[in-house]
Amino acid sequence: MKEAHLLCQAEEIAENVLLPGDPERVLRVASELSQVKEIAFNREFRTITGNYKGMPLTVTSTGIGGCSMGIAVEELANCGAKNLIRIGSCGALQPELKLGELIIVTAAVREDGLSKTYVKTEYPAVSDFELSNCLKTKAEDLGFDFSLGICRSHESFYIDHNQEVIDYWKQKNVLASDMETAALFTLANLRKLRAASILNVVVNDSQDSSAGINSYVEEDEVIMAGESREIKLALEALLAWQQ
Ligand SMILES: O=P(O)(O)O[C@H]1O[C@H](CO)[C@@H](O)[C@H]1O
Ligand SMILES: O=c1cc[nH]c(=O)[nH]1
Repeated sequence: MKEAHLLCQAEEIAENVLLPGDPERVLRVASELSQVKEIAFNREFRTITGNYKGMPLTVTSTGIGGCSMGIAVEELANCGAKNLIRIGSCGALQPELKLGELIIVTAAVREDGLSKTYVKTEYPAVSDFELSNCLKTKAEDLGFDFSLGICRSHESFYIDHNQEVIDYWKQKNVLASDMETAALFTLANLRKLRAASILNVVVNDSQDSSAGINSYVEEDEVIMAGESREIKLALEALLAWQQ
């Protein structure tokens, strides 16, 4: 039987999966793969399976927010996925983080809605140590600049007291904001999956979020270069992981 939202089944899904938010990003990963097959494209969930240098790989877009990420993780796990790497975008909270720079996320503040429906908020949203360490080593090998640290995953994109919330987490040395990493890490630990997250900075700390996201949609060169690096990093790290 096909999964209810992803419309995929076990034999179509590889153990290694990349998780961008945007369905368009799936196509940009596809251009790095051979033997690509589109498994399904239903709602925000576009899934392809292909091959990277001999390694079977699935890519599924998770849409926006923890709720949607939760559906993707549960259905991919039902189909046998084991190692999940989010290749996402984020807004920087710290001034030293420039557009197109990468963050390898070690842990996430659980301000998402999804994870609290599964487990008490005291439960940590942490990445898989070994998979994240593999990303770190590979980023060093590739000569990519990156930061390692905490992100904050929020629920609503638009809230009335956004600046106040941002200032609070900035002072706590949180590096950036996204909307899915906390849900991914929490659920992966509950389901005994390995998960990691790479975030490309698309909004800097002094910029209006909507303006930064518009530049991404318009394929600003610096931001797209960051996206290419996060895709390459995830692919090469999974390959090293397999060997
Ligand atoms: O570009 P993606 O991976 O979707 O990530 C970020 O972009 C969206 C908000 O614009 C949220 O999903 C956020 O987490
Ligand atoms: O604040 C922000 C900026 C970019 N992307 C997010 O998810 N949040």
